[in-house]
Amino acid sequence: MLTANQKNLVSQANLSFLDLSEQRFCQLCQQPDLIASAGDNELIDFLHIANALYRGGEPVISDTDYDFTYLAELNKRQPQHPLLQTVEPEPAFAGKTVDLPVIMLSTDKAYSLDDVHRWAGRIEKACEELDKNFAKLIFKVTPKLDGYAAFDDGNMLYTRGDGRKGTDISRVFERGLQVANQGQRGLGPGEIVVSRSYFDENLADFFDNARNFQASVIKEKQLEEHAELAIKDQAAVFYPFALLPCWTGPWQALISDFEHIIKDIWHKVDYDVDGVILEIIDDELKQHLGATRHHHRWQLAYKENQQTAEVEVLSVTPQTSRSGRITPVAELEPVRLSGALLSRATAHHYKMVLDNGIGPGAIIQLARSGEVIPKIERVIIAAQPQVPSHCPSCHHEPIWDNDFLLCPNNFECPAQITHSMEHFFRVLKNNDGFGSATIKKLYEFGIRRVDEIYALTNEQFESMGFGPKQSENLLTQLLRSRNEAVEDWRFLAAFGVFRMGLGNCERLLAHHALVDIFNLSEVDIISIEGFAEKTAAAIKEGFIAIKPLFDRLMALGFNLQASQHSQDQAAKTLAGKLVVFTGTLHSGTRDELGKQAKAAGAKVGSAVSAKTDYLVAGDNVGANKLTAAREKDVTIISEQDFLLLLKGESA
Ligand SMILES: NC(=O)c1ccc[n+]([C@@H]2O[C@H](COP(=O)([O-])OP(=O)(O)OC[C@H]3O[C@@H](n4cnc5c(N)ncnc54)[C@H](O)[C@@H]3O)[C@@H](O)[C@H]2O)c1
Ligand SMILES: [Zn+2]
Repeated sequence: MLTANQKNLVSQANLSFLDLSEQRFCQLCQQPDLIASAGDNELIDFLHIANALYRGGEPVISDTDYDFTYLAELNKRQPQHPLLQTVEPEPAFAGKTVDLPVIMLSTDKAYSLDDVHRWAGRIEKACEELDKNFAKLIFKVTPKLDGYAAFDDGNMLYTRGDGRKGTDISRVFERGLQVANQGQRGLGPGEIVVSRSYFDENLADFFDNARNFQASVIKEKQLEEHAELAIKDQAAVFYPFALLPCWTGPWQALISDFEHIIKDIWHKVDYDVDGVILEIIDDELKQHLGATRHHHRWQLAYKENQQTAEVEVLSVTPQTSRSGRITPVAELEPVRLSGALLSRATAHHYKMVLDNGIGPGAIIQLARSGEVIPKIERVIIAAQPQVPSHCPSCHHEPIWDNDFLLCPNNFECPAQITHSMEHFFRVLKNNDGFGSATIKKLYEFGIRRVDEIYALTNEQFESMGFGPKQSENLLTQLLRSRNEAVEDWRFLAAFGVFRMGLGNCERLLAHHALVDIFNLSEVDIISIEGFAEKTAAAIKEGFIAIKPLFDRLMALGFNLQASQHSQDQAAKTLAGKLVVFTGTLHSGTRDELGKQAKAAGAKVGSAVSAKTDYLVAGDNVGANKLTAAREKDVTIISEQDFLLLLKGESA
């Protein structure tokens, strides 16, 4: 059973044990294997509750179990679920909710050298796109602090919140928390951490774990006396990432001595560390690479591989995806790895199957990674490769597309058709009931397109063998999916155009209205940040292909919420300028003025650097700060001047 404090956290997070009783929650904690048989609602409730407890400083399951068993199960069932696609929300600690000065995201994770190579490959490609020399690019490696993420703008300290809005927890500095290494305020993102050795010696008797302690430092309630002492002893600090010990150097140097560098950085600090962070140092390239709603593409968390095992392959099953790609899935002699029973693993593609001899009798090395279905790391004993001679779904002869095997029968292949229909409802997210079983049944009765589903009547559903109650529910859900508001970019993503996932759709529709996308030229697409030249042609082609379905669905009247259009960047009054605010401001809070600056096209920095264009100085700004800014050739303007600039009048 949960403690009173834990129950409190659950109710504070506006969660309740509805679909999941407290008893069942505890049972699922203790027996991770049971999660595979839990219902979808149970699973999602379980994750929300585990997450709220973890973020509130009361984790009830290990991170490994959370990632590799519970979250992995969700990934298997609903890969588009927000818990996987966005930053996991934090519970609201008491305090004002404020916009974060910069977006704070989670990190993309790598568990093998292969993953790291793939990430570097994407960076190399981005270098090519910008005509930069990849060999000269500088990489940075820092320890990944396992504390409590926060952002210090020099004035306030904010929690990461949902990545865009956080809570003002400046109180922790008022309580005497120091910046690590006698550092200054205003160094941006970092983590509240506690010295591992200090924790073990002085705090372990009073707090269950370090996370529990960190949360107690942030909470509004009176500090516990041991926590107070830890802060005084500077064992608990705010550690800005900018001050972390780091390794820097080019890719070649990093990869040729990878293990050694990682190990060294991993153990450099006396704080809990759960990996290392790899990133690049090049603002232009970082900007070009951008971010998903979950992580920055220029950053990667490398974590140690979990347990590995050697297992025998029983057979290789082909699976055709929505896009026609045929994926090899190896059926394995069941094996237990990091607490879960595994019986399947994917190979990257059929070229790998062919080259490495993956087939019945092969012995492979399996490592459990963040994926639900683990990947084959290495083939130890090769066998006769098992490669299909036809698409498992439509029996059409497959074709090779580089390393991949493709079913080219896009318009008739049942797997592609059913997965596309499922994809539509899953991405739309404002409905239930159209999972794979329902869609399969609809397919059997001749349904091939989503608009045909919308045209079905109660009688038709029933004639297909759905019960009266289910038929009614499906109709209700169809209605709901049209009536409930849905962002236009999400609606577009539901069509599953190649390269048009949620992130790209959101980006595109920030610049163009939904109805205009079919008239966009490749040049129009490329001119938007984040779209590469090579993908533009495929995107345009994809749009042409969905146009008939798009028109049919639009005619049904979905409740679409149009994206806010950023006005033409160049026309904005502060386009491309980097602005920093300092001192006491009068026409609004720093936050509000920052927002106005951003709306006018500016970027808002937290500290003056050589790249800063304007330092907006309010009242009571120290002379040193102004001198430092002048030395960096930064234009210092008053708040009044800033307001004029906003309006487009020169200051
Ligand atoms: N045990 C549980 O019940 C439970 C529940 C939910 C989540 N979790 C754990 O939380 C993790 C996911 O949390 P997350 O979204 O914070 O992602 P994450 O663990 O990948 O961490 C991302 C964060 O790393 C931080 N970071 C630390 N050192 C850094 C450095 N040197 N440079 C840059 N950033 C650095 C940043 O603050 C960033 O926000 C999972 O690994 C999961 O195991 C556990
Ligand atoms: Zn097929």
